[in-house]
Amino acid sequence: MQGIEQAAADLRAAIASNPGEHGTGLVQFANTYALKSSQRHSAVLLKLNWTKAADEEQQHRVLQDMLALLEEIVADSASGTAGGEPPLNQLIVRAQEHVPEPPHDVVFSCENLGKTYKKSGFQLNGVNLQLRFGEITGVVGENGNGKTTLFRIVAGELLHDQGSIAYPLFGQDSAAKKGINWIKVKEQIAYVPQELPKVYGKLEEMLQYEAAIHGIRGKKNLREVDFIVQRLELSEHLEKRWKELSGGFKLRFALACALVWKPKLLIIDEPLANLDFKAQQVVLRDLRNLAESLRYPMSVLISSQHLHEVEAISDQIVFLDKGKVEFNGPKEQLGEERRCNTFEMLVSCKEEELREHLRRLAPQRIQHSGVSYVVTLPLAVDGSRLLRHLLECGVEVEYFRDISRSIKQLFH
Ligand SMILES: Nc1ncnc2c1ncn2[C@@H]1O[C@H](COP(=O)(O)OP(=O)(O)OP(=O)(O)O)[C@@H](O)[C@H]1O
Repeated sequence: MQGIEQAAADLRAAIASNPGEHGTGLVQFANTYALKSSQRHSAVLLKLNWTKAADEEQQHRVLQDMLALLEEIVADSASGTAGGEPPLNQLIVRAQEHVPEPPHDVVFSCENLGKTYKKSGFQLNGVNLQLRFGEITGVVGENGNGKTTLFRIVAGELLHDQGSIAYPLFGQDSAAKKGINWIKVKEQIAYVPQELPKVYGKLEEMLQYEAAIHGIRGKKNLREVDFIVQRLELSEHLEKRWKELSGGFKLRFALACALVWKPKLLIIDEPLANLDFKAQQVVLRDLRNLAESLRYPMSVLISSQHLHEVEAISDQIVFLDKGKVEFNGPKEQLGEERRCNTFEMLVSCKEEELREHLRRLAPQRIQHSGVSYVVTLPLAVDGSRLLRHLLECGVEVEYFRDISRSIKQLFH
């Protein structure tokens, strides 16, 4: 035996001896061999169901379902390999059919995009941007610098008054004679604004409705809703009304509504503000997985004041300052052409002492931000040299970070 059969035999034995331990194994098995995305979703659900099973009877049922799913995947794979093609390859080939190749992977693009609010005089200016499948674009900037304005234009909620925008994937271009067919565009875009709109009625019904109006009906509707509910840990809140949810759960619910129908572009404005640390990690990880999903790739446009977190998940960064794009490019390009190094640190000594200690390194700037210091030094002074120097001066360093190539440096 080899390939799927061997893997299935190993997993059967492992699940039978210790099902709780092997939920992850089932998920991996499904990810590798399942030809249907619903089977991969079911594996995740079963793993979660096991952890939630209240007694032996429920555990027994989950165990039976796990083994049944395993057999179903094996059977599907056997019938799908009649042509002799290995299942994983077949899966990849099928998935690739859903993934457009460049240049058809551009969901949104704009050139010299601008918008002026007559009332306040604020101008968003000269934005050039491309949003692609599988990519996360993080937009950062201080309050009032135009992030929401940009997001509302991309989402079709606000009209631009300068430059051009296009949605190449949906065949829509503002420069074309007919202009943009917003119905075609909006049915593919999910916009989760900063101020979440109130939801009426029971949350579960709302999720089913969201999926249904996007063409997901019948059993698939229930399965997709169940999957997203489990994924975002909403099951305990399904009977609740909107006003009974905390801020964090309101956001999770809005995200579930957006993700349940698998949009091509997810625009999400300040999602992390109301989430606790654990929920932030779940949301960020989910966004990364969803963007990269082979079967349903997605482009994500996200804004946040949580700079480390946005930086960690984004492929592309846009930094807006007073409505102008001050940086726009892959995050690896951040700080590439810098002429100095910038460090953030928390030290034991007073500001005057620190200035004295650093004098020999010819600092260009030493700034106290209230909590920590931001120190700018010549390019020749890297992190290890600075740390060595501080140590030699007897300075205790409580926190240290080289932000020369981080978004954070853009804010100083
Ligand atoms: N409808 C409007 N009419 C007039 N001015 C507006 C309007 N909407 C926003 N502005 C102004 O445009 C500027 C940019 O606002 P925007 O909401 O795009 O910024 P932001 O970067 O998203 O801010 P925040 O981080 O606080 O959400 C602000 O000065 C705001 O007061």
